[in-house]
Amino acid sequence: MATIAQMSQSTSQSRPSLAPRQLSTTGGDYDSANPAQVRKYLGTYGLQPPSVESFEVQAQRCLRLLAMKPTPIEKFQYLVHLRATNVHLFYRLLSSNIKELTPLIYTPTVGEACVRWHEIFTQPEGMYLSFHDRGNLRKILDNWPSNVEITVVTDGSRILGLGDLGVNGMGIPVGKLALYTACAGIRPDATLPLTLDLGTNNVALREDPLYMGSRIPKVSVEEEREFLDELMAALTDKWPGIVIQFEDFKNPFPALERYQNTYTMFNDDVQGTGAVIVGGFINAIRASGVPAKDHRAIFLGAGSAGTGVAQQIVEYFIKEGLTPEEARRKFWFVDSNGLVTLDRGDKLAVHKIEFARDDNNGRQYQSLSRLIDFVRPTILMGLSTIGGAFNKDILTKMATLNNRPIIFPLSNPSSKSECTFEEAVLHTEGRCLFASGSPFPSLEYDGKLLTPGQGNNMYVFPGIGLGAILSKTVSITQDMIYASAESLSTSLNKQEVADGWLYPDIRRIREVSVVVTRGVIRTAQKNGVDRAVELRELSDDQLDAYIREKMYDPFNERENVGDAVAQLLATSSGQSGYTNGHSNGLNGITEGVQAAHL
Ligand SMILES: NC(=O)c1ccc[n+]([C@@H]2O[C@H](COP(=O)([O-])OP(=O)(O)OC[C@H]3O[C@@H](n4cnc5c(N)ncnc54)[C@H](O)[C@@H]3O)[C@@H](O)[C@H]2O)c1
Ligand SMILES: O=C(O)C[C@H](O)C(=O)O
Ligand SMILES: [Mg+2]
Repeated sequence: MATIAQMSQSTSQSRPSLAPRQLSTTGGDYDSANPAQVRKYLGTYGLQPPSVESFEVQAQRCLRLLAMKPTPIEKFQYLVHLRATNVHLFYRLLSSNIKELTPLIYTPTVGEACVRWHEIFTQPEGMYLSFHDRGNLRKILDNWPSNVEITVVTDGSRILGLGDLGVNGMGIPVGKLALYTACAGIRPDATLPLTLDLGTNNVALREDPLYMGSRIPKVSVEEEREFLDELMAALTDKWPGIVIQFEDFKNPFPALERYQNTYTMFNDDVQGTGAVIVGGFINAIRASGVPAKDHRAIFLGAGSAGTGVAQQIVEYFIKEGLTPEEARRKFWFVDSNGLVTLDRGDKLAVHKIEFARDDNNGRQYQSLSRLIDFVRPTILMGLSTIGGAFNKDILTKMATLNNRPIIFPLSNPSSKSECTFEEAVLHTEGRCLFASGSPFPSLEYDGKLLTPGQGNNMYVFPGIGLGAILSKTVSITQDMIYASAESLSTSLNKQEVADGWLYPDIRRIREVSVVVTRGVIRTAQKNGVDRAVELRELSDDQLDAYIREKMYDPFNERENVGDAVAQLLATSSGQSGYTNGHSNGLNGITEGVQAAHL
């Protein structure tokens, strides 16, 4: 181990293996919490104000700066800057203020950020692979400066409910991976935000001089498939065992079918959405007082999210004793052409056929209101991208038909939500069981504080990803996805259950992610797809402890100062890290030690 004296003479040439280029997943040398020894070791001594700050002080400054930014997008930009300049402080701040900051780094603000990405861009935060790069993808991956365990990849063709945004879609992989880190403790430098530049059919963007992607129409389905084949092979060759999450593809089904048994991959819009909605749905069914077999669901929107959700609710209904046929017949899907029926006269996409109705007596329902009269649903799900589609008339009908109507307006961002929480509460006299995709504030109704559920994938994908990484799973099975839903439904504490919540408090997300991760690992073991077979021997408590130990903790960050300094600091401070009530444990090092080696 190096001596203190040796370390104090360190120059930037002797720094540990830092990334060759600073990216928002790796930067953090100028953390004002770094004590003098660390600054000397990093070669940053004298290059920043001398004060060694506690997290409380750092957070105070950050939150003040944030408050000074008048609009969500400016707050978003400030947080981008913070992540790029001090990644660990960014995650300390995010994990301590998860409820308040998530809407700024993720939905809804990330939606606006993607729409305006080409205008607000200041620095790259991930990797871009273009159609003209095909044949060279593997080589280009070598440019990425760190070792990757998980990537989120999009082609930007369906960003939230905002349509085709081409490479502007990069905000989504960046935002989702920030949540992987904040919610499940996947190390920031082990994440790769990846955007495929395969052209865009968004003509306005293509013609905008500031647009930063290729100015070509979206490549054909066959061309994209070939590109993805090369990409999947390249990613797994470069980083064996990498977990690949597909996100916001306009038509995700072919890739999911093609790769799910060969690679460690999943599609969050189909599978993560299905899981998170089932997780809250199980609790909503219980709270509704109506047995599973008596429910009927209308889904507005029959795309990847809608059918993904229905497929997993089918699994739940089957577990509740229904036959597969009975379970499928609980759903009435509406898309842009009206009720999805077998006799509608158009060619139905494969994913819609299993839910297409044949009991519509030749009637083609175009209006949601009329369909509600016909079906008398207990459940209304919105995955249509049509903001405001659940209007007063619709919500009132649901309240007339049901004591506890289940209303899930899930389209993102908030502007696309089929209704707001306030509308749902007002028009159902406060009786609805509610969850939305984007967050809405709590409100008081009839003297009671009502809190909306947020049925957002962020409750499950971090645990699915961490479970896949830790179990070193060969593939991500449907059982593992379903396990994430079941685990989520059991993760509410007594108070949350007593308050009638459908989802746990987002502020407990790291603990929830431990439960989800355990469920995913155990199911990988049952399915025999795990390669970390030693984890099979652990009891549940031991496994939880193992998961927690593996989670990156931004309050206890050591890696970027090198093992030698970390050990030295641990022994001289007598403390294990930045924890200790979130104050900077490194402050305990004596001034004498610092002074002696200036
Ligand atoms: N948990 C979540 O928060 C979550 C997860 C995934 C997706 N989503 C949201 O769900 C929405 C849909 O995502 P997707 O992947 O299914 O998109 P998609 O493009 O695959 O599907 C959209 C569906 O809406 C239908 N639709 C469009 N206009 C309609 C209209 N006027 N009336 C009825 N139906 C109409 C389309 O026909 C299509 O079936 C997006 O807004 C997305 O942000 C939310
Ligand atoms: O990104 C989200 O907030 C959820 C989901 O993946 C979506 O596409 O809307
Ligand atoms: Mg998505």
